[in-house]
Amino acid sequence: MLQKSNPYMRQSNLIGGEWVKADSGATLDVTNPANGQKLGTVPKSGKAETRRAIEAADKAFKTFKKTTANERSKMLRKLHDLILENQDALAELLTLEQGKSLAEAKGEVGASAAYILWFAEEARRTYGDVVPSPWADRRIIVTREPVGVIAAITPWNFPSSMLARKIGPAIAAGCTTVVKPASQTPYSGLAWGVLCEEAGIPAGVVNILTGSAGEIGDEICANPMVKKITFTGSTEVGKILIEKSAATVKKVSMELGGNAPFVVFDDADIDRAVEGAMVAKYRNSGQTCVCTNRFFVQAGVYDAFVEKFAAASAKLKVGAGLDAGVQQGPLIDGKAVEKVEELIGDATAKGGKVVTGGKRHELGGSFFEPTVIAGATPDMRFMKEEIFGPVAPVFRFETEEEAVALANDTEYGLACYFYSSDLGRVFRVMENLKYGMVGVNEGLITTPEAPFGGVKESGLGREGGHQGIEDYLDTKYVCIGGLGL
Ligand SMILES: NC(=O)C1=CN([C@@H]2O[C@H](COP(=O)(O)OP(=O)(O)OC[C@H]3O[C@@H](n4cnc5c(N)ncnc54)[C@H](OP(=O)(O)O)[C@@H]3O)[C@@H](O)[C@H]2O)C=CC1
Ligand SMILES: O=C(O)[C@H](O)CS(=O)(=O)O
Repeated sequence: MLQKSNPYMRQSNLIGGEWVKADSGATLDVTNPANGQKLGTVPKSGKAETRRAIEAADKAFKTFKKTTANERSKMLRKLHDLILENQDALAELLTLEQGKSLAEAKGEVGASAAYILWFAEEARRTYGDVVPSPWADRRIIVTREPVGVIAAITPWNFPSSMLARKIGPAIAAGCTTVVKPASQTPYSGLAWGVLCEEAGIPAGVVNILTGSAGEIGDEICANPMVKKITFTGSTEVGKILIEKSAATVKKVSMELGGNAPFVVFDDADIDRAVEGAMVAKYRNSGQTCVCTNRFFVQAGVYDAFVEKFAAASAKLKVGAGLDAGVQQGPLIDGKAVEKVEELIGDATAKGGKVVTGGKRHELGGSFFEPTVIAGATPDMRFMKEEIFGPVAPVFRFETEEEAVALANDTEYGLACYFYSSDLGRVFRVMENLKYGMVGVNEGLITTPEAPFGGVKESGLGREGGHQGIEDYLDTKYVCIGGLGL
């Protein structure tokens, strides 16, 4: 069991400022993916608890919407400071339930703090407009108002920072929230409840509950008090939420699946490209929506890139996230390992060659060897399917046009990366790639200052940047007459 000494571990829901169990007393077990040991439990909640959480958020909204932007900004700055002051405890919780290395967990907690600070600043800049009136006796003003109760549903791969990108703009805008963290990594989500209490954020502004995704989701989608759903997770679930929330015409923000291409041209700096490939592929053991899914390397540098990339991949230290120097933790569960094995089997059956890795790690459990596959071809499953694991297929191409066509051949459009030193090519390729985010000679581009999100079936809306607060605000046009002007 997790050290109960961790001050941020909670095994209850937070509803209306009270830490409570599920009505039935039922619980879900939470296990450590590094060793399968039980860390603790969380409530297995359903519709009734969800309804109460929504009602608590709706009640709190009536007063919270009247706070000033400056007051909310100060709450968020306090929240930011608390996250950083407790970074180690929060990172331990994250590594134990999700598996990533402690270094990556600290990085994720740091990213959470950075997003909160960004929205502490954005809170004071939700400007409206005074528009020159077409009428001599009327005046036009446009104001921005918080939409109301927000429901946030987050995935297991970044259980802390995905919440920061939702709770941050919600509070900044004056909204209140109902949060459902992923069942495999609930503790990092529930920890936000403790942090918000310590930051002086009023009871009912942030409500967090765990349990049956379907039941909680259905109540969130059907309840008219919920004005917006913000979701990060698979495209499959995103489509369910969009469909079910249509009945009450909710705003939706969707950060969904990806199938990132990583293109290396003949004129690229190969060592820089390999460095970028390592972070773009193996962050969180390949379990991020912006991880490279397909490497496309031009014929002239293909062999050199594969050799250097495979050598660097083979050096990665695999192990339990809390162990010193570990760079690759376990995959989230056995199902994830089986998916990765299936994709490798499909590739080798179609002529792909495993250059390094290719099988379960000797540590057993859900540890997997960082894997590079050469001779990848478009008929292989990972051309279209998200790998979500430490497997790097490397495709060969001849021309720029061929590379762009291959990169765009997917229903996803989240992140993409390419390496070139030719300025004309950089602009041609940047403009022809159909993705929400483009890394040019860089393999890691996520930052609070920039709008994170995708096009096509990778989602709707943006998180971070000045765009990130827009979806939490309604626009109101006011026409004022009778002024005797
Ligand atoms: N675009 C982005 O920024 C990101 C996208 N993703 C994508 O998410 C996937 C992996 O994450 P994963 O957590 O497995 O994704 P899932 O979509 O399976 O789950 C995400 C969240 O949705 C919940 N959920 C599942 N079904 C429903 C439902 N019917 N109604 C309401 N909520 C539901 C889950 O709850 P429970 O845990 O209880 O099942 C979890 O909290 C990958 O496809 C990845 O690409 C992941 C991270 C970021
Ligand atoms: O959940 C994810 O995959 C994250 O969005 C990746 S990032 O924001 O840390 O780049």
